Amino acid sequence: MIDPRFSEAELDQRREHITTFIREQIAAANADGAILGLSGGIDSTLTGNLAVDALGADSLHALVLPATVSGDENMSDAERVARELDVTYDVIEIEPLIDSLLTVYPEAEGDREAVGNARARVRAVLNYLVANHENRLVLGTGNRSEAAVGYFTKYGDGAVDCHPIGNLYKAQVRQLARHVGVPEDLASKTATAELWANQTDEGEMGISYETLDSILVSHIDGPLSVAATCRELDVTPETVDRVREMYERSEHKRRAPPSPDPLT
Ligand SMILES: Nc1ncnc2c1ncn2[C@@H]1O[C@H](COP(=O)(O)OP(=O)(O)OC[C@H]2O[C@@H]([n+]3cccc(C(=O)O)c3)[C@H](O)[C@@H]2O)[C@@H](O)[C@H]1O
Ligand SMILES: Nc1ncnc2c1ncn2[C@@H]1O[C@H](COP(=O)(O)OP(=O)(O)OP(=O)(O)O)[C@@H](O)[C@H]1O
Ligand SMILES: [Mg+2]
Repeated sequence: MIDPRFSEAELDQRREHITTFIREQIAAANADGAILGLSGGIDSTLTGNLAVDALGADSLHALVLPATVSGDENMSDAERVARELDVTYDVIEIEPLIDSLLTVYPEAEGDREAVGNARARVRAVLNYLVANHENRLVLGTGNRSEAAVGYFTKYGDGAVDCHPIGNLYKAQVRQLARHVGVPEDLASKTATAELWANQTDEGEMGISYETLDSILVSHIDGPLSVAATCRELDVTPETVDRVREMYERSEHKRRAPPSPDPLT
């Protein structure tokens, strides 16, 4: 089985590499620190830990942004993370902003995906409101597994200034989180976008992160053919093809919006 997990030596190297990256991004922008949305999930918890490592607690301002569909446990975990990191944080309810959107555009009422993505975009608006006001950069929390299949909202949680953990597969996120001392209940928590009630990443994508990571490592980002991937991982060609299709169809989310070629 192809395993994306880091060796013990690689964990320290990665931690150092990412904290240096965060410091360099903030310095290059002449920013006075960073903004981070905390959801109680492992991606933002790890990013918060690495940012405090890199910049110090005084340089991180966290936002906890509950919606009506947010689980109480996740929101209290988000606050717990902020308190344990000893960073300044605000809790701002976003549902009144969603209600305002639906007041001016009631046609979208009940459209679970459109309203769910609007929740991610409203959070981005708030992140940048604070980032502009305090001269900070917005830290992204996207990882390689989500990015590769487009499992994020374009200009929502994808609207950020840099992606510190953007090259880590989900299994590596959990591993590095444990390595930097994140409590096990957070490190092993089920991943959820919480854009609507009872949503889970694996349920919506229809594939486990374990299988997704393995196919990404071996086939999408690695050298193995479909046939070799199926042999190595004991998965069907249909599963590999589905991941490739998600990868190709989400290409537009990973690049800058195109313009027509210049006329010569
Ligand atoms: N080929 C193409 N070229 C250029 N643009 C293209 C395009 N196809 C669609 N588009 C544009 O992209 C839009 C669709 O993309 P988008 O708005 O992102 O929407 P979409 O990809 O449909 O939905 C976002 C997905 O990410 C998941 N998500 C979101 C946020 C957080 C997390 C999490 O894990 O926490 C997960 C969410 O549950 C959902 O499955 C279209 O409405 C269109 O405007
Ligand atoms: N309620 C929230 N308050 C503040 N930020 C949020 C909230 N929900 C989502 N976000 C932001 O959107 C990001 C994307 O969510 P995503 O679910 O992919 O990551 P996560 O919750 O940190 O980890 P996991 O994927 O394991 O649930 C979060 O990391 C966080 O920065
Ligand atoms: Mg989450």
